[in-house]
Amino acid sequence: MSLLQRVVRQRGSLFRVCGARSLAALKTTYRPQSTRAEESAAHEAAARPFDEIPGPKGLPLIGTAWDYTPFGQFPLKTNLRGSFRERTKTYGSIYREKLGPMDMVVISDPKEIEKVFRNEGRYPERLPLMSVKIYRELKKLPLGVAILNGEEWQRVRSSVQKDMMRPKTVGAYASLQDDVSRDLVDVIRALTEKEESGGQVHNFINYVYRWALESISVVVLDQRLGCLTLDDLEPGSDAQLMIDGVNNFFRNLVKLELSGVGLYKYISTPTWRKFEKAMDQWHFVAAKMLREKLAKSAAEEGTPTESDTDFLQSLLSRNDVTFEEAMMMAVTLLSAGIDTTGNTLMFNLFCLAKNPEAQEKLYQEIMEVIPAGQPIDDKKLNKMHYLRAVVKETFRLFPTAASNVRKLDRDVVLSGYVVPAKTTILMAHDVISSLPEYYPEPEVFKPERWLRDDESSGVQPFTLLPFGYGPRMCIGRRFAEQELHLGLIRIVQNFHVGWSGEDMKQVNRMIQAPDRDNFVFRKRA
Ligand code: HEM
Repeated sequence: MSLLQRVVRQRGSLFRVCGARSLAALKTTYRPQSTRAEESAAHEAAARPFDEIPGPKGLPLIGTAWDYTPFGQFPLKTNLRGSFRERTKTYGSIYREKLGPMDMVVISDPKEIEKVFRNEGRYPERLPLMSVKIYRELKKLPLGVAILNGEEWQRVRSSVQKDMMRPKTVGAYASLQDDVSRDLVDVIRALTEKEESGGQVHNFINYVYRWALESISVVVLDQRLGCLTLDDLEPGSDAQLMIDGVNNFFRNLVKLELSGVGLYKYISTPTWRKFEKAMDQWHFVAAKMLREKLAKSAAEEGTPTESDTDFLQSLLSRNDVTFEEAMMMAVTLLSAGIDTTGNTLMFNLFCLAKNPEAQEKLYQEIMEVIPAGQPIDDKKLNKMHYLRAVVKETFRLFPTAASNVRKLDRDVVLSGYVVPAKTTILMAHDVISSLPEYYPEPEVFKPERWLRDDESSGVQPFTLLPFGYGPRMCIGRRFAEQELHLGLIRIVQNFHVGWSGEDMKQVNRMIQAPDRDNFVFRKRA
């Protein structure tokens, strides 16, 4: 079936429009299934029951949800990371917490984190984002790769696995994505050259989100959106609607997902209504962009195309996913690539601004591998070890996702306690990042610790997993890293990045976001 026929056949869709268990029970149901040879039977047998895992008691029905309100100890918006660190200090590297109906175990020992990942099986399960699931069920849309679990998840994920994760395929987009980063540099140059600017770019983060959307569009849509312009975008333009929609989605998502009881599941709360509006907005705009791209491809059908990297065409031609599922995948990728990569670029620039020696070292590496005016390809990127170390060290101090989550389909013994199958296990790598036993002088920004041949190197495995791990790790990882590398190279090659005023802090929007942007860009001679 041709692409055009598939589009025509799908005219009816959105895309056309555009408890705690008792000890006795645990003892009888616990069947160790670990396959790791070194785990002795004696160790398993001596494991203590789930109910004995230490942790805060909480209130009936809502558990510890109160602690995360603006009046509690760890306001969700500003101090979720603080809760992992404080609770670990109080209870140790494993603790248990009940957040409304969710019974959760939080671990921060790298060996135990490794054990969780080694036991995740063929179909790793993450807690589905219930609000997204409910929205898509209500609108009769496919659930999408991030929400699905089991065999369904694997079928949908495999439709883009190779195109997203194979280094060679991703590397083929390096020069197109480099053009986007050069455009960002042109914007910064033009705006900072204005006399009154003082080297600052007003609302810089919005340009960074445009850069991120434009960078992922060259992959998914195989075209530039042209949204990296000097002027503000029209509020009703597709790109701005998409960016605002995804921003608002994250702002409300965190409130819904971590609200404890989850009133929104039963009545239409004000937060739910804002969330629904944001979801409508970005689903609609992304679908419109895709529809326009398909109409263009259909018009050109039969005409030889210049590009051999038509991602969407390859996705839609697969027989293992329906047209609607393929479209939902494309919508997901377009939206998942904005705040994640955008916020991460902001954190990297902030760390460099506050650490001028590291910035200078990075500049030297850039000039060695990519002299000014030279194009960048994936081979050159692979030579940039210090750059990679900068990105890793930034993830350690300013994680974009502060933890990973899994539910195992088998019981497992963690730190000497039985954790029954299907328990939510939260792996808090952010806690590990702050501990001197894993990172000497943990508060210091030291990219060198990630360089293999440096004397301060020697980071243990499973201490930092910013993109998750295993078959369910972030599917956008390679593109995100490539975009970050290109963005940092072009910015640092052209500017001294500085900072004025109070330091940046992170705010929690399900992923972490910067609370301010006070960069000062000075042109390099
Ligand atoms: C610096 C940027 C990014 C960070 C830190 C990040 C982080 C993560 C993390 C921690 C996960 C969960 C992994 C796991 O459970 O093991 C994830 C999943 C995911 N990410 Fe990213 N991500 C980033 C960028 C992107 C981009 C650019 C895209 C798309 C183009 C993307 C698409 C996805 C999708 C679709 C999933 C769900 C995958 C699945 O469930 O199979 N991410 N990401």
